[in-house]
Amino acid sequence: MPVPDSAHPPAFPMHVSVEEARAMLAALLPDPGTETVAVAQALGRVLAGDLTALVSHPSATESALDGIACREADTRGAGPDTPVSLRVVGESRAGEPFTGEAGPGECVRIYTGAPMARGTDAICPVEQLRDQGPDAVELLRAASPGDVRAEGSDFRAGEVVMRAGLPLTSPRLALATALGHATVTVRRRLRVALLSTGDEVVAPGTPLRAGQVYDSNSVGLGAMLHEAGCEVVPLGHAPDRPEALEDAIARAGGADVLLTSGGVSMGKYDFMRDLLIDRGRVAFWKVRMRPGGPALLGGWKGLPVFGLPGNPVSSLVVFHVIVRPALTGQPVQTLRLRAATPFRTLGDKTAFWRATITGGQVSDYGQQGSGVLRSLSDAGALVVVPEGRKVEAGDEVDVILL
Ligand SMILES: Nc1nc2c(c(=O)[nH]1)N[C@H]1C(S)=C(S)[C@@H](COP(=O)(O)OP(=O)(O)OC[C@H]3O[C@@H](n4cnc5c(N)ncnc54)[C@H](O)[C@@H]3O)O[C@H]1N2
Ligand code: MOO
Repeated sequence: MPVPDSAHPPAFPMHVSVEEARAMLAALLPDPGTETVAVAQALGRVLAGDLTALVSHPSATESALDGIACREADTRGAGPDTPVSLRVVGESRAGEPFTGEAGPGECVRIYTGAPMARGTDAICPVEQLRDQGPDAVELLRAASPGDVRAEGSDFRAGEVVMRAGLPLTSPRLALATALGHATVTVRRRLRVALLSTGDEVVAPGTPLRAGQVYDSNSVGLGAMLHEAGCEVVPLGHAPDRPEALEDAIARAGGADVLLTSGGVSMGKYDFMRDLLIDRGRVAFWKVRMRPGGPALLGGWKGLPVFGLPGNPVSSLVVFHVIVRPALTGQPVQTLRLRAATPFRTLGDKTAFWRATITGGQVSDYGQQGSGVLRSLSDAGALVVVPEGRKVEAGDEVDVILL
Protein backbone atom coordinates (compact mmCIF):
# COMPACT_ATOMS: atom_id res chain seq x y z
CA MET A 1 0.00 0.00 0.00
CA PRO A 2 1.37 3.47 -0.84
CA VAL A 3 1.89 6.17 1.75
CA PRO A 4 -1.61 7.55 2.40
CA ASP A 5 -2.57 10.82 0.74
CA SER A 6 -5.82 12.35 -0.51
CA ALA A 7 -5.95 9.80 -3.35
CA HIS A 8 -5.11 6.83 -1.10
CA PRO A 9 -7.03 6.96 2.18
CA PRO A 10 -5.23 5.13 4.99
CA ALA A 11 -6.35 1.73 6.22
CA PHE A 12 -5.36 2.71 9.78
CA PRO A 13 -5.98 5.63 12.16
CA MET A 14 -3.86 8.72 11.52
CA HIS A 15 -3.24 11.79 13.66
CA VAL A 16 -4.28 10.18 16.94
CA SER A 17 -4.08 12.12 20.22
CA VAL A 18 -1.23 11.61 22.70
CA GLU A 19 -3.64 9.79 25.04
CA GLU A 20 -4.89 7.50 22.26
CA ALA A 21 -1.30 6.70 21.23
CA ARG A 22 -0.41 5.80 24.82
CA ALA A 23 -3.46 3.57 25.26
CA MET A 24 -2.94 1.82 21.91
CA LEU A 25 0.68 1.03 22.72
CA ALA A 26 -0.24 -0.21 26.23
CA ALA A 27 -2.89 -2.48 24.69
CA LEU A 28 -0.31 -4.16 22.43
CA LEU A 29 2.15 -4.95 25.24
CA PRO A 30 2.08 -8.47 26.68
CA ASP A 31 1.53 -9.08 30.41
CA PRO A 32 5.11 -9.64 31.59
CA GLY A 33 4.16 -11.86 34.56
CA THR A 34 5.84 -11.66 37.97
CA GLU A 35 9.06 -12.73 39.67
CA THR A 36 10.44 -12.62 43.21
CA VAL A 37 13.68 -10.69 43.78
CA ALA A 38 15.75 -9.51 46.77
CA VAL A 39 14.44 -6.16 48.04
CA ALA A 40 17.93 -4.67 47.60
CA GLN A 41 17.77 -5.59 43.89
CA ALA A 42 14.27 -4.20 43.32
CA LEU A 43 15.00 -0.50 42.64
CA GLY A 44 12.74 0.76 39.84
CA ARG A 45 10.61 -2.40 39.77
CA VAL A 46 6.82 -2.35 40.24
CA LEU A 47 5.18 -4.25 43.11
CA ALA A 48 3.04 -7.12 41.84
CA GLY A 49 1.14 -7.65 45.09
CA ASP A 50 0.25 -5.75 48.26
CA LEU A 51 2.94 -5.69 50.97
CA THR A 52 1.77 -6.32 54.53
CA ALA A 53 3.81 -5.38 57.59
CA LEU A 54 5.16 -8.56 59.20
CA VAL A 55 6.23 -6.60 62.30
CA SER A 56 5.23 -3.37 64.00
CA HIS A 57 7.44 -0.29 63.97
CA PRO A 58 8.42 0.78 66.50
CA SER A 59 8.21 -2.72 67.97
CA ALA A 60 7.82 -1.15 71.45
CA THR A 61 7.11 2.36 72.70
CA GLU A 62 10.54 4.01 72.68
CA SER A 63 12.42 7.24 73.22
CA ALA A 64 13.06 9.68 70.36
CA LEU A 65 15.98 11.33 72.22
CA ASP A 66 19.02 10.61 74.35
CA GLY A 67 18.21 11.63 77.95
CA ILE A 68 16.15 10.23 80.78
CA ALA A 69 12.70 8.61 80.83
CA CYS A 70 10.49 9.52 83.77
CA ARG A 71 6.94 10.35 84.81
CA GLU A 72 5.86 13.66 83.33
CA ALA A 73 3.80 14.47 86.43
CA ASP A 74 7.01 14.47 88.52
CA THR A 75 8.61 17.17 86.40
CA ARG A 76 5.96 19.86 85.95
CA GLY A 77 7.28 23.32 86.71
CA ALA A 78 10.93 22.32 86.17
CA GLY A 79 13.02 25.21 84.83
CA PRO A 80 16.60 26.54 84.90
CA ASP A 81 15.90 28.28 88.23
CA THR A 82 13.54 25.61 89.54
CA PRO A 83 15.23 22.31 88.64
CA VAL A 84 13.55 19.04 89.60
CA SER A 85 15.72 16.27 90.98
CA LEU A 86 15.10 12.58 90.11
CA ARG A 87 16.81 9.37 91.24
CA VAL A 88 18.39 7.26 88.44
CA VAL A 89 17.39 3.60 88.86
CA GLY A 90 18.76 2.11 85.64
CA GLU A 91 19.49 2.44 81.94
CA SER A 92 17.60 1.47 78.75
CA ARG A 93 19.57 1.09 75.51
CA ALA A 94 18.36 0.13 72.03
CA GLY A 95 18.53 -3.67 72.05
CA GLU A 96 19.07 -3.78 75.85
CA PRO A 97 15.95 -2.53 77.64
CA PHE A 98 15.59 -1.76 81.35
CA THR A 99 13.67 -4.66 82.84
CA GLY A 100 12.57 -3.04 86.11
CA GLU A 101 10.03 -0.32 86.78
CA ALA A 102 10.60 3.38 87.57
CA GLY A 103 8.46 4.61 90.45
CA PRO A 104 7.52 8.17 91.44
CA GLY A 105 10.56 10.45 91.71
CA GLU A 106 12.64 7.97 89.71
CA CYS A 107 14.01 7.88 86.16
CA VAL A 108 16.18 5.73 83.86
CA ARG A 109 18.89 6.92 81.51
CA ILE A 110 17.66 6.24 77.99
CA TYR A 111 18.97 6.48 74.42
CA THR A 112 17.27 7.10 71.09
CA GLY A 113 15.31 4.04 69.96
CA ALA A 114 15.47 2.33 73.38
CA PRO A 115 12.20 1.02 74.88
CA MET A 116 10.56 3.17 77.52
CA ALA A 117 10.93 1.76 81.03
CA ARG A 118 7.77 0.52 82.75
CA GLY A 119 6.25 3.35 84.78
CA THR A 120 7.64 6.16 82.55
CA ASP A 121 5.75 8.28 80.03
CA ALA A 122 8.01 11.23 79.10
CA ILE A 123 11.55 12.15 78.08
CA CYS A 124 13.91 14.93 79.12
CA PRO A 125 16.91 15.28 76.72
CA VAL A 126 20.53 15.33 78.00
CA GLU A 127 20.85 18.99 77.02
CA GLN A 128 18.31 19.83 79.75
CA LEU A 129 19.92 17.65 82.45
CA ARG A 130 22.51 18.35 85.12
CA ASP A 131 24.16 15.25 86.54
CA GLN A 132 24.32 15.00 90.30
CA GLY A 133 26.61 11.99 90.52
CA PRO A 134 25.81 8.57 88.99
CA ASP A 135 22.45 8.10 90.73
CA ALA A 136 20.67 11.46 90.45
CA VAL A 137 19.93 14.14 87.83
CA GLU A 138 18.39 17.61 87.84
CA LEU A 139 15.91 18.49 85.08
CA LEU A 140 16.11 22.08 83.79
CA ARG A 141 12.74 21.76 82.05
CA ALA A 142 9.67 19.49 82.27
CA ALA A 143 9.88 16.11 80.54
CA SER A 144 7.83 15.80 77.33
CA PRO A 145 5.49 12.92 76.35
CA GLY A 146 5.88 14.14 72.73
CA ASP A 147 9.43 12.81 72.59
CA VAL A 148 8.13 9.24 72.86
CA ARG A 149 7.44 7.13 69.73
CA ALA A 150 4.44 4.89 70.39
CA GLU A 151 4.57 1.18 69.50
CA GLY A 152 3.19 0.70 65.96
CA SER A 153 2.90 4.45 65.30
CA ASP A 154 4.80 4.02 61.98
CA PHE A 155 3.02 0.76 60.99
CA ARG A 156 1.44 -2.22 62.75
CA ALA A 157 1.95 -5.92 62.03
CA GLY A 158 -0.79 -7.09 59.67
CA GLU A 159 -1.38 -3.64 58.14
CA VAL A 160 -1.23 -3.39 54.30
CA VAL A 161 1.34 -0.62 53.84
CA MET A 162 2.24 -0.76 50.11
CA ARG A 163 -0.18 -1.51 47.30
CA ALA A 164 0.34 -3.55 44.12
CA GLY A 165 1.36 -1.29 41.22
CA LEU A 166 3.59 0.94 43.34
CA PRO A 167 6.98 1.69 41.72
CA LEU A 168 9.81 0.82 44.11
CA THR A 169 11.83 3.97 44.77
CA SER A 170 14.75 3.92 47.20
CA PRO A 171 12.67 5.04 50.25
CA ARG A 172 10.17 2.28 49.42
CA LEU A 173 12.92 -0.36 49.38
CA ALA A 174 13.89 0.80 52.88
CA LEU A 175 10.23 0.63 53.93
CA ALA A 176 9.74 -2.89 52.48
CA THR A 177 12.77 -4.03 54.47
CA ALA A 178 11.46 -2.43 57.67
CA LEU A 179 8.12 -4.20 57.10
CA GLY A 180 10.05 -7.46 57.44
CA HIS A 181 10.48 -8.48 53.78
CA ALA A 182 13.81 -9.71 52.38
CA THR A 183 12.26 -10.41 48.96
CA VAL A 184 9.41 -8.83 46.98
CA THR A 185 7.26 -10.05 44.12
CA VAL A 186 7.47 -7.59 41.27
CA ARG A 187 6.34 -7.37 37.67
CA ARG A 188 8.84 -9.02 35.36
CA ARG A 189 10.84 -6.51 33.33
CA LEU A 190 9.56 -5.95 29.81
CA ARG A 191 12.22 -6.88 27.25
CA VAL A 192 12.52 -3.96 24.85
CA ALA A 193 14.60 -4.30 21.69
CA LEU A 194 16.10 -0.99 20.58
CA LEU A 195 17.12 -0.18 17.02
CA SER A 196 18.36 3.04 15.44
CA THR A 197 17.96 3.41 11.70
CA GLY A 198 19.63 5.64 9.13
CA ASP A 199 22.56 5.41 6.69
CA GLU A 200 24.13 8.43 8.37
CA VAL A 201 23.99 7.00 11.90
CA VAL A 202 27.35 5.92 13.33
CA ALA A 203 28.28 4.14 16.57
CA PRO A 204 29.96 6.39 19.16
CA GLY A 205 33.76 6.28 19.28
CA THR A 206 34.40 6.17 15.52
CA PRO A 207 35.53 9.24 13.54
CA LEU A 208 32.68 10.88 11.61
CA ARG A 209 32.74 11.30 7.86
CA ALA A 210 30.87 14.16 6.19
CA GLY A 211 27.11 13.93 6.73
CA GLN A 212 27.30 11.33 9.46
CA VAL A 213 25.91 11.67 12.98
CA TYR A 214 26.57 9.75 16.18
CA ASP A 215 23.87 7.36 17.35
CA SER A 216 22.73 9.46 20.30
CA ASN A 217 19.23 7.96 20.19
CA SER A 218 20.41 4.46 21.16
CA VAL A 219 22.23 5.85 24.17
CA GLY A 220 19.52 8.29 25.29
CA LEU A 221 16.64 5.88 24.73
CA GLY A 222 18.58 2.95 26.21
CA ALA A 223 19.17 4.95 29.40
CA MET A 224 15.50 5.96 29.53
CA LEU A 225 14.48 2.31 29.16
CA HIS A 226 16.77 1.34 32.05
CA GLU A 227 15.28 4.13 34.15
CA ALA A 228 11.82 2.79 33.28
CA GLY A 229 12.79 -0.63 34.69
CA CYS A 230 12.99 -2.41 31.30
CA GLU A 231 15.51 -4.94 30.04
CA VAL A 232 17.12 -3.58 26.87
CA VAL A 233 17.99 -5.78 23.90
CA PRO A 234 20.37 -3.46 22.00
CA LEU A 235 20.20 -3.98 18.24
CA GLY A 236 22.58 -1.12 17.38
CA HIS A 237 21.80 0.64 14.12
CA ALA A 238 20.72 -0.44 10.66
CA PRO A 239 21.09 1.39 7.34
CA ASP A 240 18.15 2.65 5.27
CA ARG A 241 17.55 -0.56 3.33
CA PRO A 242 14.43 -2.70 3.81
CA GLU A 243 16.43 -5.97 3.93
CA ALA A 244 18.83 -4.52 6.50
CA LEU A 245 15.89 -3.44 8.66
CA GLU A 246 14.34 -6.90 8.39
CA ASP A 247 17.63 -8.55 9.37
CA ALA A 248 17.97 -6.25 12.37
CA ILE A 249 14.38 -6.86 13.51
CA ALA A 250 14.98 -10.62 13.27
CA ARG A 251 17.63 -10.17 15.99
CA ALA A 252 14.99 -8.83 18.41
CA GLY A 253 14.54 -12.48 19.45
CA GLY A 254 12.13 -12.92 22.34
CA ALA A 255 11.66 -9.19 23.02
CA ASP A 256 8.20 -8.05 24.14
CA VAL A 257 8.31 -4.93 21.98
CA LEU A 258 10.67 -3.28 19.47
CA LEU A 259 11.45 0.41 19.69
CA THR A 260 13.00 1.96 16.59
CA SER A 261 14.09 5.50 15.78
CA GLY A 262 14.14 7.13 12.36
CA GLY A 263 12.58 6.40 9.01
CA VAL A 264 8.93 7.06 9.86
CA SER A 265 8.26 10.45 8.27
CA MET A 266 7.52 11.50 4.69
CA GLY A 267 10.88 10.87 2.96
CA LYS A 268 11.63 8.49 0.12
CA TYR A 269 14.08 6.60 2.32
CA ASP A 270 11.82 6.31 5.37
CA PHE A 271 11.78 2.50 5.18
CA MET A 272 10.56 1.69 8.69
CA ARG A 273 7.31 3.31 7.63
CA ASP A 274 7.18 1.38 4.34
CA LEU A 275 8.07 -1.93 5.93
CA LEU A 276 5.21 -1.74 8.42
CA ILE A 277 2.66 -0.19 6.06
CA ASP A 278 3.42 -2.54 3.15
CA ARG A 279 4.27 -5.82 4.83
CA GLY A 280 3.65 -5.49 8.54
CA ARG A 281 0.81 -4.00 10.54
CA VAL A 282 0.01 -0.39 11.45
CA ALA A 283 -2.09 0.50 14.49
CA PHE A 284 -1.66 4.25 13.96
CA TRP A 285 0.62 6.65 12.16
CA LYS A 286 1.25 10.20 13.35
CA VAL A 287 0.31 11.74 16.65
CA ARG A 288 -1.16 15.22 17.15
CA MET A 289 1.91 16.47 18.98
CA ARG A 290 5.07 18.47 18.42
CA PRO A 291 7.81 17.47 18.54
CA GLY A 292 7.31 13.85 17.60
CA GLY A 293 4.39 14.00 15.15
CA PRO A 294 5.57 11.20 12.79
CA ALA A 295 5.53 8.43 15.46
CA LEU A 296 4.13 5.11 14.21
CA LEU A 297 2.78 2.07 16.06
CA GLY A 298 2.49 -1.28 14.37
CA GLY A 299 3.69 -4.84 14.34
CA TRP A 300 6.04 -7.12 12.51
CA LYS A 301 5.40 -10.89 12.62
CA GLY A 302 3.67 -10.76 16.00
CA LEU A 303 6.17 -8.32 17.54
CA PRO A 304 4.73 -4.93 18.54
CA VAL A 305 6.85 -2.15 16.98
CA PHE A 306 6.86 1.49 18.05
CA GLY A 307 8.60 3.70 15.50
CA LEU A 308 9.96 6.87 17.05
CA PRO A 309 10.94 9.77 14.80
CA GLY A 310 14.68 10.05 14.16
CA ASN A 311 15.10 13.64 15.29
CA PRO A 312 16.81 13.30 18.67
CA VAL A 313 14.52 15.68 20.55
CA SER A 314 11.39 14.16 19.01
CA SER A 315 12.35 10.60 19.92
CA LEU A 316 13.15 11.46 23.54
CA VAL A 317 9.99 13.54 23.99
CA VAL A 318 7.76 10.83 22.47
CA PHE A 319 9.43 8.31 24.73
CA HIS A 320 8.73 10.52 27.74
CA VAL A 321 5.07 11.24 27.08
CA ILE A 322 3.87 8.10 25.26
CA VAL A 323 6.26 5.15 25.52
CA ARG A 324 7.36 5.32 29.13
CA PRO A 325 3.84 5.68 30.59
CA ALA A 326 2.67 2.75 28.44
CA LEU A 327 5.63 0.56 29.47
CA THR A 328 5.42 1.33 33.18
CA GLY A 329 1.69 1.89 33.66
CA GLN A 330 2.63 5.10 35.50
CA PRO A 331 1.13 8.42 34.36
CA VAL A 332 3.34 11.30 33.25
CA GLN A 333 4.08 13.41 36.34
CA THR A 334 3.30 17.09 35.89
CA LEU A 335 3.57 20.19 38.08
CA ARG A 336 1.48 23.35 37.78
CA LEU A 337 3.70 26.40 37.41
CA ARG A 338 3.19 29.99 36.33
CA ALA A 339 4.53 30.88 32.88
CA ALA A 340 7.01 33.78 32.86
CA THR A 341 6.80 34.03 29.05
CA PRO A 342 4.10 33.27 26.47
CA PHE A 343 4.21 29.80 24.85
CA ARG A 344 3.25 29.18 21.25
CA THR A 345 -0.10 27.53 20.53
CA LEU A 346 -0.59 24.95 17.77
CA GLY A 347 -4.14 24.72 16.47
CA ASP A 348 -4.32 20.96 16.03
CA LYS A 349 -1.44 19.57 18.10
CA THR A 350 -0.39 19.37 21.73
CA ALA A 351 2.97 21.09 22.03
CA PHE A 352 5.70 20.03 24.44
CA TRP A 353 7.96 23.08 24.46
CA ARG A 354 11.35 22.95 26.10
CA ALA A 355 11.46 25.35 29.03
CA THR A 356 13.61 26.46 31.93
CA ILE A 357 12.44 26.88 35.51
CA THR A 358 13.69 29.81 37.56
CA GLY A 359 12.22 31.24 40.73
CA GLY A 360 9.29 28.81 40.54
CA GLN A 361 8.26 30.11 37.10
CA VAL A 362 8.71 28.56 33.70
CA SER A 363 10.14 30.28 30.60
CA ASP A 364 10.33 29.33 26.93
CA TYR A 365 13.82 27.92 26.22
CA GLY A 366 13.80 29.57 22.80
CA GLN A 367 15.34 27.06 20.40
CA GLN A 368 12.57 24.55 19.75
CA GLY A 369 14.08 22.79 16.70
CA SER A 370 13.83 18.99 16.93
CA GLY A 371 17.52 18.56 16.12
CA VAL A 372 18.75 20.79 18.96
CA LEU A 373 19.73 18.06 21.38
CA ARG A 374 21.45 20.39 23.82
CA SER A 375 18.10 22.08 24.41
CA LEU A 376 16.81 18.97 26.19
CA SER A 377 19.91 18.88 28.34
CA ASP A 378 19.82 22.61 29.14
CA ALA A 379 16.09 23.12 29.49
CA GLY A 380 15.21 20.61 32.21
CA ALA A 381 11.45 20.83 31.60
CA LEU A 382 8.68 20.58 29.01
CA VAL A 383 5.67 22.88 29.07
CA VAL A 384 2.50 21.20 27.83
CA VAL A 385 0.35 23.44 25.62
CA PRO A 386 -2.83 21.51 24.70
CA GLU A 387 -4.28 21.79 21.18
CA GLY A 388 -5.62 25.29 20.60
CA ARG A 389 -4.86 26.54 24.15
CA LYS A 390 -3.41 30.06 24.42
CA VAL A 391 -0.66 30.57 27.03
CA GLU A 392 0.25 34.13 28.02
CA ALA A 393 2.85 35.17 30.60
CA GLY A 394 1.21 34.81 34.02
CA ASP A 395 -0.95 31.80 33.07
CA GLU A 396 -0.57 28.49 34.90
CA VAL A 397 0.69 25.58 32.79
CA ASP A 398 1.42 21.86 33.17
CA VAL A 399 5.15 21.20 33.35
CA ILE A 400 6.99 17.88 32.92
CA LEU A 401 10.40 17.67 34.59
CA LEU A 402 13.02 15.97 32.39
N1 LIG B 1 8.02 16.69 4.24
C1 LIG B 1 8.04 16.41 5.52
N2 LIG B 1 9.23 16.20 6.11
C2 LIG B 1 9.28 15.90 7.41
C3 LIG B 1 8.09 15.84 8.16
C4 LIG B 1 6.86 16.04 7.51
O1 LIG B 1 5.78 15.96 8.13
N3 LIG B 1 6.89 16.31 6.19
N4 LIG B 1 8.19 15.58 9.49
C5 LIG B 1 9.40 16.06 10.13
C6 LIG B 1 9.42 15.67 11.48
S1 LIG B 1 8.29 16.44 12.46
C7 LIG B 1 10.33 14.79 11.99
S2 LIG B 1 10.40 14.50 13.68
C8 LIG B 1 11.28 14.08 11.15
C9 LIG B 1 11.29 12.58 11.51
O2 LIG B 1 11.79 11.88 10.48
P1 LIG B 1 12.20 10.36 10.52
O3 LIG B 1 11.59 9.65 11.67
O4 LIG B 1 11.95 9.81 9.21
O5 LIG B 1 13.73 10.41 10.88
P2 LIG B 1 14.98 10.47 9.90
O6 LIG B 1 14.62 11.19 8.67
O7 LIG B 1 15.49 9.11 9.80
O8 LIG B 1 15.95 11.35 10.79
C10 LIG B 1 15.63 12.65 11.14
C11 LIG B 1 16.85 13.33 11.74
O9 LIG B 1 17.26 12.66 12.92
C12 LIG B 1 18.62 12.26 12.83
N5 LIG B 1 18.78 10.93 13.44
C13 LIG B 1 18.16 9.82 13.03
N6 LIG B 1 18.52 8.78 13.80
C14 LIG B 1 19.39 9.25 14.72
C15 LIG B 1 20.10 8.66 15.79
N7 LIG B 1 19.99 7.36 16.05
N8 LIG B 1 20.88 9.45 16.57
C16 LIG B 1 21.00 10.77 16.28
N9 LIG B 1 20.34 11.38 15.27
C17 LIG B 1 19.55 10.64 14.50
C18 LIG B 1 18.87 12.18 11.35
O10 LIG B 1 20.23 12.28 11.04
C19 LIG B 1 18.04 13.33 10.83
O11 LIG B 1 18.74 14.54 10.99
O12 LIG B 1 10.97 14.26 9.81
C20 LIG B 1 10.65 15.62 9.43
N10 LIG B 1 10.49 15.68 8.01
O1 MOO C 1 8.20 15.60 15.22
MO1 MOO C 1 9.25 16.67 14.49
O2 MOO C 1 9.79 16.50 15.97
O3 MOO C 1 8.29 18.13 15.01
O4 MOO C 1 10.66 17.59 14.15
